[in-house]
Amino acid sequence: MYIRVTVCVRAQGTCGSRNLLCGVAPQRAHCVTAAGTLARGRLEGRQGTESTGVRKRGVDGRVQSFEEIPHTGRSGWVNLVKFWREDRFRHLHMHMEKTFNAVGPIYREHVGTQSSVNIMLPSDIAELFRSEGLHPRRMTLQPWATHRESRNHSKGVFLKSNGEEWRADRLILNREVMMSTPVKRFLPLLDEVAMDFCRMLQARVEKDGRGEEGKRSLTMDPSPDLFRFALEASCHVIYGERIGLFSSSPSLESQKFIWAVERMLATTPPLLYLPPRLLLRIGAPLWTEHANAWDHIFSHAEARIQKGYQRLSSSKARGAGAGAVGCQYTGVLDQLMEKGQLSLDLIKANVTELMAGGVDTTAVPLQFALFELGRNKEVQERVRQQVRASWAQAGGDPQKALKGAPLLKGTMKEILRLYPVGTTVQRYPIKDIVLQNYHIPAGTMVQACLYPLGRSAEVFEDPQRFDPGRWGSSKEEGQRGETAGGFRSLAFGFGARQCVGRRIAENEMQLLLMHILLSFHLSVSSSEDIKTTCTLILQPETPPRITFSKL
Ligand code: HEM
Repeated sequence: MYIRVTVCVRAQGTCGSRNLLCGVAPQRAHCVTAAGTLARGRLEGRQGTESTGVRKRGVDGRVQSFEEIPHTGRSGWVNLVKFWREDRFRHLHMHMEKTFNAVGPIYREHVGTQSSVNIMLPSDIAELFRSEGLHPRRMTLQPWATHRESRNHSKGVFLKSNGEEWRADRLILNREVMMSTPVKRFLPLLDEVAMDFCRMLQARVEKDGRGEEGKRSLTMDPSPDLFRFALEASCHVIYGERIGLFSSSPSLESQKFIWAVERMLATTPPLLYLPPRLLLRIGAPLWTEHANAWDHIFSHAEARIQKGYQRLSSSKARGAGAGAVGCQYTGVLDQLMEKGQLSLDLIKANVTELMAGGVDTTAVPLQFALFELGRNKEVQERVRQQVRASWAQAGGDPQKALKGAPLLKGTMKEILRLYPVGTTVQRYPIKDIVLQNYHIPAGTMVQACLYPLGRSAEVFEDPQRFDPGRWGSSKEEGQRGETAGGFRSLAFGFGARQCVGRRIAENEMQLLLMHILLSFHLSVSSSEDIKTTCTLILQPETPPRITFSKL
C-alpha cells in the first residue's frame, strides 16, 4: 500500500460524451433514511434520490451536473474543523460508510485542501478505472517534496517523470517483483522467514505457555512479532538479507525502522489536508516528525544500496552476476542493479518505496486474519485441512503448497474485503466521465471507497460473514457466483498503478498463515468485532490477543 498525492493530467474531455449511458442504470442507493448520521436536510445537491433509495435520472433524462452530486458541506475549512473536532480522520472508513448509507452510492467531500468524489459500487469503479491515465509524477507526497527540499530536510529522492517514462520504469520493476518467474525465485526466501517465525513462536509457546509439555498454549498480542516478520521478510526479498529479527535481542536499527514507518504513516493523514503555508505554521512539529521518519527510511535503503553496490562490484570482478550467487537468488535490489536498466536514483526510490510500503501493510492484515480464524473455528479447521493435504503433497515446495490450498488465498481476500489496508483507491480520470448519472470532469479526484464496498449487502451476500470460500477458492467450496462480477476485490488497486508489492504481500501472508495453521490451533477470548482505526492504513484500535495452542 502506498500514499500517493499526484498531480493530475487534465485532458480535454468532451463533457459527458461517449460515456453518457454508462453508469446511468438506476442503482439502488443505500437506505436513505434518518438512520444515517447525516440528517437529510444537511446534505445538498440530492435531487434525483428518492426516499425509497432508488436514484432517478436527472430531470428530462439528462445527465446531472457535478454540482448536483450530494456533498457533505461546501466549505473545506469548516469540514476540516469538523474532522478534527470529531476525530473523523481516525474513523474515515466509518464516516464514508455512514455517508453512503445516508446519501446513496456517490457523494462529494471537501476537506481542507482536498476535494474528492467518493464512489463504492463495482460498476462505477469499473468505469473510473476505464478512464484512468498515467500519472505524470511518480514519487509520493509531492506537495511536500519542494517544502522538504527547501528546508534541506530530505535525504530522499523525489523523482519527476511523465506518464510514459513512469510506465516504462514501472514495467522494468514489474519484471522483478510481479511476474511469475521472480515470484518463483523469491518464494523460498519468504517461506524460510515464515518457517523461522513459526519455530520462534513454537519455542516461545513451549517456554512461556500453559499446559502439559508438547501441548502448551500461549495467549499473546502477536502484533510486534508480525511487524518483525514483515520487516524480516521484506529485507530478505528486497535486499537478500536476513536481519535476525527473531533473535531474542533484535537490533536497535531494525526497531527504529519499524518505528519510522509507523510514524510516517501516522503523521501523513493530517498533513494531507493542509496547504504548505499552513503546514509551516501549525503543522510544523507534525511535519518535522514526518520528515524525520522519511529520512530514516531513506537512510535505511541508502545503507543497503551501498552494500549492494559493493557486492555487485566484487561479483563483477569475479565475473559472476550479483542477483544470483550460483543458483541462489539474492534479492530484488541485486537484480535491478545487475540488469542496470534503471538509473541508480530510480533504484533507490523504488527500493525505498518497497521497504516503506511493505511492513505495516502485511503485518496488519495478518493480525486481522489470526483474529478472524480464531473466532471462526469451523472456517479455521476447513482451511487447515486443505493446507495439511496440500503441504503433504507439495514435498516442501512452497509454491505447490499454496497452489493446492486456495482457501488460504480466499482467507486473505476475505480479510482485505473486511479490513482493506488502504481504505480508498484514488484516480484522476483523464477524460470526462459519468458516474451514477452525474457528470465528472476530467482531472477530478475520484475515490473508490473499499471499506463500504467490502461491507455492502448490495455487493456481497451476507457481507458480515467471514467466508474464504466466497471467492471460489476451491472446486468444492467455490462456484458461489461471487467471482462472476469484477471490481469487488480491489485491496491492491488496479491496472498499471496497482500495488507493486502485491505478489510479495500475497505470498508472504499466505505462507505465514500456512505454517501457523500447520503448527497451532488459534482461538480468541471474545468473538466481539474488533474496533478499527484509520492511520492512513486501517488497523485495530487495540491489537487482538490470540491464543496459540500447539497441535
Ligand atoms: C496486504 C498488503 C498490501 C496492500 C493491501 C497494498 C495496497 C496497495 C494499494 C491499494 C496501492 C495503490 C494501488 C492503486 O492505486 O491502484 C499500493 C501501492 C503500492 N504498494 Fe502496496 N499493498 C500491500 C503490500 C505492499 C507491499 C508488501 C509492498 C512492498 C513490498 C507494497 C508497495 C507498494 C508500492 C511501492 C506502491 C506504489 C506503487 C506505484 O504507485 O507505482 N505494498 N498498495
